[in-house]
Amino acid sequence: MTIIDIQDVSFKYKDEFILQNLTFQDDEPMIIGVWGRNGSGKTTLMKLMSGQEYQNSGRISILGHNPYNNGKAMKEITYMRENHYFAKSWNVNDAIKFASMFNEYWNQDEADYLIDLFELPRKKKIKQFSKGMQSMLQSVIGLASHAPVTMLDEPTNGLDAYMRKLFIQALRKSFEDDPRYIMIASHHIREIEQICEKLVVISNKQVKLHEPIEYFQTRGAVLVGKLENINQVVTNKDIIEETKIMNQYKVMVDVEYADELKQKCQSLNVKVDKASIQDYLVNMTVTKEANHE
Ligand SMILES: Nc1ncnc2c1ncn2[C@@H]1O[C@H](COP(=O)(O)OP(=O)(O)OP(=O)(O)O)[C@@H](O)[C@H]1O
Repeated sequence: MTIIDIQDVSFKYKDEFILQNLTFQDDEPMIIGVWGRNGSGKTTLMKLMSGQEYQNSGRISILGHNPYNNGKAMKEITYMRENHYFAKSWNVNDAIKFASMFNEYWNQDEADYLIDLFELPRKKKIKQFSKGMQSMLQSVIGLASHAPVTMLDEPTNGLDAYMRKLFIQALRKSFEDDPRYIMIASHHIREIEQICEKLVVISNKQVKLHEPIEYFQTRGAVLVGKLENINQVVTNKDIIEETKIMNQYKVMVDVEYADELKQKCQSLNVKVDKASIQDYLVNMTVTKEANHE
């Protein structure tokens, strides 16, 4: 069954399009990352998918439901936004009790396990929590909800390296125990790479890439050498960034980092390395659009 089916969705605030003709579909439970630059529309996409906003045009179907204003769909969807609102007087126990009442698939054992794992004080007021502690509590609720479609917006915001590691372990375990569709918006591509099966890249108001993580692990190369030699390996349209260092050229190209490329480069005395996923995505969503249009 199709879990996520988003067809030609456009959304604008006032007169400005934030998303325009955005389309993607997923049919399997998975942990999926959403990556995009600041303001690219990740949060907006999640709000649309969780029925908190309504698109100007196009169609959104989540497990067969149109999510907007749809109580039936809300039972299947959890969206934990950044800086989730908690009542001023609440402590962890209050927030968990409230969440347990409104989530159809709530798993109290998992909530208790995660609160202990993340060492969250149960009786301290949430408004006195640090940013990282509040993020952790949001993740506890998001994961313990066990909603068939769970969306976490920047769940590692404010977490230190150790807490990020704990969160990733907890997310993996939760998914293994109960495979479902878990979408994570994050700027931290290293985290996404460790845990996500697929990645949606939003750029220019659309889904630019929607590929398994392996695609990004083998895509993008950095070539250094004489320009005339580089030009024999790649074409101009492959180049997503170029710099000149002394009399050498350094280019990043949107091609597969494969044996054929490596052999060609070697025969022409061009040095070749895999581009980091971070640099590749930044160039795919910044330089190419800004400089090559
Ligand atoms: N309530 C609003 N009214 C008007 N414009 C808005 C509103 N909320 C968001 N926007 C605009 O929509 C665009 C997309 O914002 P969104 O929060 O979806 O991006 P994002 O990818 O989640 O960003 P970030 O990575 O910085 O969190 C931005 O240009 C933002 O200014």
